[in-house]
Amino acid sequence: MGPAIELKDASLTLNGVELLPKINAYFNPGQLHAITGANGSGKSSLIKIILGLAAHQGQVERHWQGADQSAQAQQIAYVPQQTAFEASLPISVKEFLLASLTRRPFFAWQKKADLNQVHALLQRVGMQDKGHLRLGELSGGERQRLLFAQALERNALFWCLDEPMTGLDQQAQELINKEIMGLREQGATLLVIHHDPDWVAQYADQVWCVDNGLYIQGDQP
Ligand SMILES: Nc1ncnc2c1ncn2[C@@H]1O[C@H](COP(=O)(O)OP(=O)(O)OP(=O)(O)O)[C@@H](O)[C@H]1O
Repeated sequence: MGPAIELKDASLTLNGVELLPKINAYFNPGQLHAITGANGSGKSSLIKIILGLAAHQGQVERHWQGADQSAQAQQIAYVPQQTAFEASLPISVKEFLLASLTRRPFFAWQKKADLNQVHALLQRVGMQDKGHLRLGELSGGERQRLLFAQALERNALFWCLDEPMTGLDQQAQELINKEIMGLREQGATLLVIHHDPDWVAQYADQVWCVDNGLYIQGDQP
């Protein structure tokens, strides 16, 4: 089972500007939490403070059950919104995933079993014929899918997805959606920033809204 996430007076101020006021919230473990809100309301910032990627005030706690500390570190997956790769990097999609999978340098010997696993990961996101492309040659939607594939490799039970469907075609959306549902069935805790109210209504266990604070949908003052 994934962790519960608890925020106690957690807030974020950057360059003297308060981006998130004090938030108190409890995200139940093993559920799909949709995070909604207007552009610029602070959804990505919320994810960043939960992941420890932005220096916040107050407390953010992850409550795992029955997992030791080192395992916990492996069990977090984050797919950020819009990532760019340096176009001149001489690294292919396959090499990128291999290095991530094996934790070995790009020039190291490649085992058949690892290559098979990379192929299987690419297949899960519909990119099995893109393994030879350089990272800089990928489209925005392909980059998004590659990062999702990289995150899948970790078998994480805590996932933060920042607009995972943005820029994806219908077929890719269906593949990613299937993976997200599979993760939920495995008991992962998922925080998913999403702008599509139909998707949120259909799939989310809990709907949160960032609007000068964090509220369960419908509870805003
Ligand atoms: N490093 C920073 N310094 C100052 N302001 C920032 C910084 N990073 C983000 N912001 C501001 O914080 C606000 C919240 O940004 P954030 O990316 O969290 O919003 P969001 O809800 O995820 O938006 P969107 O739906 O457009 O992705 C925005 O007004 C943004 O301009």
